[in-house]
Amino acid sequence: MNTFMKGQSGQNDDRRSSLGLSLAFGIAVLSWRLIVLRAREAAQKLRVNDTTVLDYSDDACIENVVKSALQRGEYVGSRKLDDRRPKAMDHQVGGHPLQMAGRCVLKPIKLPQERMSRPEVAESIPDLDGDDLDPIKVYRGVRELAFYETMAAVNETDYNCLPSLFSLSKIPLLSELRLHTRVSSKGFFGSTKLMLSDMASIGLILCLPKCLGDSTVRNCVNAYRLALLDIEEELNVMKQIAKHTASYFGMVNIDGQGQSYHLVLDNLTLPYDRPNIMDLKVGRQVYEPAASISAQRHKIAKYPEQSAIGFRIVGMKAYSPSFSDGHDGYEIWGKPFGKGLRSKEDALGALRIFFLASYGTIGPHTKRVILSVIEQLIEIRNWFKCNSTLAFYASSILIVYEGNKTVRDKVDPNVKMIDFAHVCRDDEEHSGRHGYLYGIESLASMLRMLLLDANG
Ligand SMILES: Nc1ncnc2c1ncn2[C@@H]1O[C@H](COP(=O)(O)OP(=O)(O)OP(=O)(O)O)[C@@H](O)[C@H]1O
Ligand SMILES: O=P(O)(O)O[C@@H]1[C@H](O)[C@H](O)[C@@H](OP(=O)(O)O)[C@H](OP(=O)(O)O)[C@H]1O
Repeated sequence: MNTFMKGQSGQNDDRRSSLGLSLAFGIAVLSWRLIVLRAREAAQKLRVNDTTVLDYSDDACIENVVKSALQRGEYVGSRKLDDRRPKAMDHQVGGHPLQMAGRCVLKPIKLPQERMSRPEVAESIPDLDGDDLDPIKVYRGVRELAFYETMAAVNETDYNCLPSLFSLSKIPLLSELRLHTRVSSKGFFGSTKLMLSDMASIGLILCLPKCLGDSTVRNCVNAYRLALLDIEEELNVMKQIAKHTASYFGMVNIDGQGQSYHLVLDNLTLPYDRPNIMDLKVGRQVYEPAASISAQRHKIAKYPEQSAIGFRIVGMKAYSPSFSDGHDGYEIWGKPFGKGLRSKEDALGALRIFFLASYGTIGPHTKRVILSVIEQLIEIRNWFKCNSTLAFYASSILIVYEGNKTVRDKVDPNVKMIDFAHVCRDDEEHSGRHGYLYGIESLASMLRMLLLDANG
């Protein structure tokens, strides 16, 4: 009896445990299916936007940029400004009027305020009409801001570990996603459509199905990883550019009313007693690929020679006590002068005027100045060669050197990139990158010709 009962209860136990097992198996299969479904859903959301540096349809991204620039301006920018009211910039050769305060220049920034939810930002909505409805114009300010903020952020973030962490085979996805969250948490690039707060949990969900070889998840994750690698490369390029631009100290609101936002930049003319300055718009094309056909025609018609010469002199000024009719001993060459240069020979002639204005001949000092400018252009060119994604349209090179020949210990010439309102991600087809390189090389080779002329 006992044996019989034992046998029966044993069978019951077996049945129960096999039922339990089947149930557990069923639950496991169902959970697995759910996990895979959820993982596929999450994996398909992994997108990298590669259209513009700042995706201007992304309000959250714009808000982040503005907030961060204002914070930086509060902590860093305002310390660089002194108590005096900003005044008109002394040495400006192109563009819209800038102001000067302390050691800095203040460049006005118009924000696309109608998209802003922050009240103090929303107050200064510009009147949108005509040209101002063109998104390229409406967002030019915030895109320049995004450029400087990205540059500042990558230089603050310790992301040198990226190459190993991003290694495609070995590293767990989770740390990769976390790292990316850290690098782009301010959203400057507008590069990921993923909600960053979801990153960590999504990383966990993706891990197992990916490791067990679900092809949908694996393909999406791999595509995302490759896109992140491109971004990593771009961030490296952004990190390096800092030494070729004026230092950036954030954005300030100089009248405190939410009406007057300005970028705070190092004033490049300040170290010189009498700065000689030239602003050149570099590249074969000055409009972004996304510009309307009529805008493209308008820009080309303004200076058709841009494509062949590779740059346009926007303006220049040089000091010589002999310019007695000039402003404080300065002679100034404005936009019409630059637009009147119709050939490479004309452009070379203008460069000769600029580099000879204060010293009269190409003597040892002028040679040193020209050589230093060429060297700095080559550095910019070398940096640019590492850049495979960003194109600079309508961006300028500013050249400054000492125009007072009586100054004893002359500060070295300075060559910096300025004006980043039209930086775009680029492809081979549009290839604004090649146009920019062409412009830099064209300028450097004309300067070499000046030196050869002087020697010959
Ligand atoms: N960091 C700087 N230090 C000294 N001068 C500067 C600096 N940045 C700009 N400038 C001066 O301001 C001028 C205009 O600068 P920038 O091109 O950035 O302004 P913009 O209004 O966007 O010009 P544009 O209308 O040509 O696009 C330059 O030609 C230069 O003379
Ligand atoms: O920086 P952005 O946004 O490109 O702004 C343009 C820039 O200031 C150009 O230098 C100017 O052309 P000029 O130098 O020839 O005056 C152009 O005028 P435009 O609108 O008349 O083309 C501006 O729109």
